[in-house]
Amino acid sequence: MTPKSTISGRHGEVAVAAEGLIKRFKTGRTTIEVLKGVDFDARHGDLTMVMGPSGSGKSTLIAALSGLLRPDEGKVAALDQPNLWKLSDGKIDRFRLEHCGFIFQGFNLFPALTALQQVTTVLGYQGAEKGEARQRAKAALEEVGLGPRMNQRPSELSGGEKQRVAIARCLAKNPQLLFADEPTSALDGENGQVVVRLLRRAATEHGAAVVCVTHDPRLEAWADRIIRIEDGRILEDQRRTPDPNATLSH
Ligand SMILES: Nc1ncnc2c1ncn2[C@@H]1O[C@H](COP(=O)(O)OP(=O)(O)OP(=O)(O)O)[C@@H](O)[C@H]1O
Repeated sequence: MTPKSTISGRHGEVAVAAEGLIKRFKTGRTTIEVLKGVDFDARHGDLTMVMGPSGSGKSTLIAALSGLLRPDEGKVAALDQPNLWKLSDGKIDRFRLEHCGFIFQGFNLFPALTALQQVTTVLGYQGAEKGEARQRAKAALEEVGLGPRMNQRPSELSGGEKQRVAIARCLAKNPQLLFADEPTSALDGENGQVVVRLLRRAATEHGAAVVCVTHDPRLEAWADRIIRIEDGRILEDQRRTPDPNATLSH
């Protein structure tokens, strides 16, 4: 893995904070308000779970927090940016590339690239020199237990292995903000457990602020904080002590 960098020193500090987020979608003649004035923050070193029923606005919230989807109202302060959505589109893209990692249910891997190439390509976009990218990519793949599989393409990997490649790609960047949207929902219990443990480690060992959207109540055991959202509003914000020995049974 890359050196732990200064971010691990920031455990407990707020990494991203939103105020008064409102997001509406127009479909035909109707407008639905999906986020209804959401205040939210997530801290370095925390695994923050965002839970709530389908359609409650979870994915919309992380898209607005991470610079993927512009809210209609409200602001997002992220790392040293007091208002992310005041930046130009190019600067928001740059911010995401430099500081954010994403893990989605569908893995989002390039079909033609090996596991190693998936990771080096992203580091290359970030400006890493070839040899360094390779070395960081190998270390990240070893960290997720894929050292022996790094020359396989996605079609030759299981679902759990593909999600681990996606996590290695994300960890190699050493992102300060890590957003995961239903990262375990396509996986069986055993692979889901590997993935949630890696998210836990990204928070504890790398000091990332990990924000994980999930339906799955079994993941709560690993969380430092659970935020429940329903119908575009935060209903509950609970701090807890994670259980490092938790298991995901079927
Ligand atoms: N681009 C869009 N255009 C119109 N409506 C949208 C759009 N994106 C999301 N929605 C609607 O906004 C609501 C919230 O969607 P969102 O994906 O944030 O919910 P969620 O809590 O993540 O749901 P799930 O758990 O099912 O993924 C849903 O009713 C959805 O249909």
